[in-house]
Amino acid sequence: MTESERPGASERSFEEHAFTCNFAGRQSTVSVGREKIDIVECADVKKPAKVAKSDHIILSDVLCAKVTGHSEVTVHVIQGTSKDKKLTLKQVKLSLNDTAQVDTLMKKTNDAIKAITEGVRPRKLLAIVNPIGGGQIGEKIYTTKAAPLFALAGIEILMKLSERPKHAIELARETDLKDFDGVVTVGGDGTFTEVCNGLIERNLKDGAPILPIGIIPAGTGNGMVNGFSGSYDVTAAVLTIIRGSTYKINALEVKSAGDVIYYGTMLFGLGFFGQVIHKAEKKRHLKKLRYPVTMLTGIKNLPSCRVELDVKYTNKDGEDLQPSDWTNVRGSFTSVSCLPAQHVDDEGYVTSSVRNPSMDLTFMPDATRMDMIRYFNDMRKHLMSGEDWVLREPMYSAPFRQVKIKAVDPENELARLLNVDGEPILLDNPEFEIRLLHKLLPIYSRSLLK
Ligand SMILES: Nc1ncnc2c1ncn2[C@@H]1O[C@H](COP(=O)(O)OP(=O)(O)OP(=O)(O)O)[C@@H](O)[C@H]1O
Repeated sequence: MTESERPGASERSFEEHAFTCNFAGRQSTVSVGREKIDIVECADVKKPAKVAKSDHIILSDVLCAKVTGHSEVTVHVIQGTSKDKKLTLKQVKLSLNDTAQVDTLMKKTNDAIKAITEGVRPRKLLAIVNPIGGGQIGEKIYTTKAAPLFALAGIEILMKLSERPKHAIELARETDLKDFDGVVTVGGDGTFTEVCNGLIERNLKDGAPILPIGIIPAGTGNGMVNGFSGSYDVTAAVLTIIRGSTYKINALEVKSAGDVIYYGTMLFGLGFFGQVIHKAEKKRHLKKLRYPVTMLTGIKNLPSCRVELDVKYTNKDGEDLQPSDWTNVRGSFTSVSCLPAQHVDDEGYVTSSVRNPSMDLTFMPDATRMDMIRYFNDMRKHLMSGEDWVLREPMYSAPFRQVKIKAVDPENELARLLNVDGEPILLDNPEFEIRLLHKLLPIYSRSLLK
């Protein structure tokens, strides 16, 4: 049996270097194992009874180790237990005796990180940056916050700027993604959806697997990112991507006259929500205020549209009802939508509805202003405190797989004005359908406990 075949041999080769170091003002020894870095306080000869303190750093949480001084190594550690909403980066400084030890410790640590994260963390990503989303700081967020973190993690990035509306679709569809592990968006929900559309189209065209998608928030609403990285924070989003775990989400396919119009992931709405997004698009100069302002004016002048729907409902797990029939619904609605909402699953995970197996179709039969105020207030309370959100009459919702919608009055633009993930879409055709594509898109994501 050779040395490397012997049980425990490779663990020993990792650990054979234990160095004396100064850690947090204490004389300690540091050694790099296969899964963790151990830091053990040296025994105090003057106080032999004192129990030596020991610490460890889990290597799968380490971004990298860098030499930061003549005799100092800084270990960059991702922090955040499953309970923390936000991942952060912490620096652990270890002072050693000489340069040679510093180099060895750095190399051992980085080799061990590479070995343990192989096949888990992305090594090469395409970053698609929207320079005009939100406060028009997408490029700055990428350059000053995201790129340095990716560089620290040793991830190679090809950055492409979105130069015009819908350009991100082309970039995601056309860029040669051989050897890439994922695609990240730096922008808002619109950019994310464009990239999803590009990757789905690529998949339909040549069967290429849909690469994992990451979201770095640089838009106005940034509705999606919270559901995946647990906050709206840029660093937390980048660290979530670097960690590499993914979760597959559903997509909504919007089709009209046999053609796919768009794929969405978090929101479909017509009536009120279509009108709001259409008006918000013309108020970009208001930046983050454009949504609240258009919502308020929308509530003041509530729309109404008459539509006929054929719905295929499911149970709450997204399974077809037996028998799986179409249910006809006809009426006058302020809105018909499929909205994101916080959700606590059976294991106590707080997730957004994008993680639900099913999507709920919400009907708002002609609502009053008071109905709408109550609706948004209940939504706010639910999002802030996790309180159960029960729709009040006249609104109601139910999980569905597919819905066919037809404007009763095709002249009324409102019944053809859609909001798909924050994108305003005006259909020519008064008939369209929405289909749920179950667990289609892998997203860089972390589990979030309540
Ligand atoms: N260079 C560009 N010039 C003009 N428009 C662009 C450019 N690049 C992308 N766009 C468009 O910008 C729009 C808004 O993008 P995005 O959704 O990322 O930001 P946002 O609307 O501010 O954020 P959110 O959707 O989260 O509210 C998209 O419709 C996209 O097509």
